[in-house]
Amino acid sequence: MTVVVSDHQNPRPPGDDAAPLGRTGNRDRPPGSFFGRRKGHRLRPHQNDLVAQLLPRLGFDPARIGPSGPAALFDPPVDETRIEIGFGGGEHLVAEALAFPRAGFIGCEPYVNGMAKILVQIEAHAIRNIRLFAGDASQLLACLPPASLARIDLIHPDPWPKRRHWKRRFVQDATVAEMARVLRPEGEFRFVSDIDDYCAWTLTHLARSPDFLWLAERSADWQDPWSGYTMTRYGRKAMREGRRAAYLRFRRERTAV
Ligand SMILES: C[S@@+](CC[C@H](N)C(=O)[O-])C[C@H]1O[C@@H](n2cnc3c(N)ncnc32)[C@H](O)[C@@H]1O
Repeated sequence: MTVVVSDHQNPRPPGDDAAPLGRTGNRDRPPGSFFGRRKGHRLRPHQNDLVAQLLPRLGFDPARIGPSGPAALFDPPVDETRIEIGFGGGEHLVAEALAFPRAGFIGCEPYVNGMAKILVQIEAHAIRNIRLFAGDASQLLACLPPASLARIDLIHPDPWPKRRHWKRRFVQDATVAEMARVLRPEGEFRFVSDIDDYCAWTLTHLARSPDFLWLAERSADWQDPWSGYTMTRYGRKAMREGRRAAYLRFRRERTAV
């Protein structure tokens, strides 16, 4: 793995129709951890239809999640709820939802074109166990009751390699504490990145949290994807460009919530 500074200037893979990031943050921005673009190229007519008709059925207002927790969003009922933060094209989220029909999945992605892509897949596979939030994951986490999630996946997050942008990274002490609050004991936070510096950053932040334990016992535990892992668009881009990703799993310890 190597740190590729150009990923910040052009954080989407070549061939992706999205424009590069342009926003640098300003005082009008609501507090949160999303600093990317919300829109890219124009949607195709069918994607527009799905955004207009299917997204309202699968979307929800996090502020209205009650004490019974996010599992109540799903019908048929689910045994546990997981979240994927920044699912991009949705490859991993769709594969997980199909592989684990008894689990409920919340996909969180503010980028409209990503939403449009996953809606096409949800319709094609008649998937019933995905709900979607088209906003900032930190806002979603803030609305969840304690110990209400079994797993949180953060796969190839925006790397923000420049020092002055590190505060934009999703992994911060505050978000680690928030993830600890909403994960049930023995729940997992899973992180994948091909950016060495972000992996080291994440290990440092999780190591100083009393709530998480890094599950690696040997190098294969972080150098290889876990069983059943579905490679994403950004993962494939990293492989093409010769960068090896790290696959980090952290268990929520049984400390006080
Ligand atoms: C580098 S892309 C990776 C996409 C996908 N996970 C993959 O591996 O192909 C990062 C994604 O995270 C999303 N993102 C960034 N900040 C976010 C936040 N605070 N909450 C939810 N999604 C976020 C971006 O919109 C973008 O689609």
